[in-house]
Amino acid sequence: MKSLPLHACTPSISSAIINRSYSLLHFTALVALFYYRLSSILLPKPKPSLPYLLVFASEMLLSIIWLFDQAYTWRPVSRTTFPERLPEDEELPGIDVFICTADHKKEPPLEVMNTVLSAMALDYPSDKLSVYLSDDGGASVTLLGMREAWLFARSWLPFCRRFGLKTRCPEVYFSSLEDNSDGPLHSLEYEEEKEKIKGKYELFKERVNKAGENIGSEEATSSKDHSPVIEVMDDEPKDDAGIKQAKMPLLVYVSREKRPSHSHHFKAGALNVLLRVSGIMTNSPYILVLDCDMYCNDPTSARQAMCFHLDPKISPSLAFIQFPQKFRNINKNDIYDGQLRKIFVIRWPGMDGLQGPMLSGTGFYMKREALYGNLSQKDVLHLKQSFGHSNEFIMSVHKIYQYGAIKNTESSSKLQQEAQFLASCTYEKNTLWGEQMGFLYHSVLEDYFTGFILHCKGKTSVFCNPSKPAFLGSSTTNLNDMMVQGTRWNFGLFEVTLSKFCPFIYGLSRMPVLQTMCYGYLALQPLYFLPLWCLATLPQLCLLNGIPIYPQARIPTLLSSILIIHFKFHSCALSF
Ligand SMILES: O=c1ccn([C@@H]2O[C@H](COP(=O)(O)OP(=O)(O)O[C@H]3O[C@H](CO)[C@@H](O)[C@H](O)[C@H]3O)[C@@H](O)[C@H]2O)c(=O)[nH]1
Ligand SMILES: [Mn+2]
Repeated sequence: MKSLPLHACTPSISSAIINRSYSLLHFTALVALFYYRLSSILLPKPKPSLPYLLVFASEMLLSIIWLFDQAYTWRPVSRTTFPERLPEDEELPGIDVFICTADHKKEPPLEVMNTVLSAMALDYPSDKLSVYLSDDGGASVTLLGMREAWLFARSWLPFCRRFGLKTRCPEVYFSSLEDNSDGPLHSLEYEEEKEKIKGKYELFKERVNKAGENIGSEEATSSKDHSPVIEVMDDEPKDDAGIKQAKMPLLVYVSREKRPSHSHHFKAGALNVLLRVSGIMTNSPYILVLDCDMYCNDPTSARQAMCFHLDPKISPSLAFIQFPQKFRNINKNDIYDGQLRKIFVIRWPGMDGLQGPMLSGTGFYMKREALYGNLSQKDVLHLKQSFGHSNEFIMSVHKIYQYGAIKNTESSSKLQQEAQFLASCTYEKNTLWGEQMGFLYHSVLEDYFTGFILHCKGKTSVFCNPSKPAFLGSSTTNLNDMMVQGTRWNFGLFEVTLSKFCPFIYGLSRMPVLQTMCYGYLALQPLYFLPLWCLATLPQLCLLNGIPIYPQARIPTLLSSILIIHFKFHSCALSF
């Protein structure tokens, strides 16, 4: 019997028609503009002035960037999933959730623990789900917070499951209780339980906050210089009568070794440590990566992602499912577009119709195997050269096809030792970690670069954008943070553009043209400032000094009307 499809992909035909018509109109206007510029430059007299040439160069650069931008709008699609058609829970593959935190002062432990709890409460079989927190700051408050979170989860998870809660991030659930229609209304049992859990949450909050207050300032220095700490939260959960409580996902705290003499490669380095440590513990074939400020808002996201990963037609080449980044702290006017609307509303659905969206750092379900490269012809010696000298880890690499979590926690002291070895700062020496294996170190934008290389290898990705946001995070909301983030992002993009991995050269021979254009657009993004500076200053200066740089009567009537119609349309679109 032919089974029903797990997902559907619908091309957005009307959007494509509107986008292409607009591109054509804009293109015609550009042709008119360049006709005017070139014809006046080629005239023997008068000689074009320097401002004229600079404005022309700016327009050229902007037009080239615009041209690449059109690839995003060419073939947009939208996706629907049918999680109810997934196989039984016993047949579902395991998922390891990786959450990264780096600084307990900027990323409050209570918020981080809420993300951890929301991930533990995902609607997925608990023996197939494991949550790993990477703490790059090595802060004891975060470790204490994890222990508290584990204790609270023992009550929180059964409560979520029993009443089928839709909001499983405790802070959000309790703070929106007044207007919350979550849970079975008017059920006395539910109301009673809710009050009990609320009390436990208050206690949990108090303990985490208190742990934060007791931490001295000596931690600031130790965050850059400390030994690895790995702790599996696995005390035997028993209730008062000594009966085993509900099953819980595995919860692991990982703080990798950091030394000032060794570069730590930021988030990519932290994720690679998690890949290795989880490899010898649970080795799930799929991983979900989350920033510590991005909680799971919809518990069904794991099942939605599996609708793609478990489709035998697309799964062989499929590397990851990217969910959009959505934010809960956007202010009303959002003048800096902290929501990144253009990316998640226009660009990623557009790329989804090509080879798939770019990797966006958080909120993606990645196939572990995709990060290990092609292993088919590798013997143990080659595997050690690539992955380092941990036999346990090499064994896990062989086993990645095995579905389900291994929960390899029996000989805990040996496992602990091995995990510490894998999390040490010298482990990656003379290996291919960060170069070919795992998340790549070449750029500070590890997500963009890792996704780019995966696409260059012929892998695909899917953009899953359900109406209920799967994850919600915090965006930058002030100019200062925005500038710091923007500078880092542009620096990361330029690192790739100026290297041998430049999308125009490296990508063009390995990816379809439209996909290359999408990467090309971002590759040129750091150059945006040049034409913007020119166009923001030169025309005004020219106006004051009476130097003509814009069309006069000489331009043919047809072309001038195209230009006028286009720019009117364009300004309407902008104000819209
Ligand atoms: O040395 C580090 C630095 C950062 N992080 C974590 O990485 C995440 C993202 O870092 P953040 O400083 O919040 O950067 P953003 O610019 O907000 O992050 C965006 O851009 C990053 C690429 O630079 C992506 O990795 C992120 O997913 C994406 O949300 C956070 O959870 C950090 O805790 C680490 O674990 N170790
Ligand atoms: Mn962030």
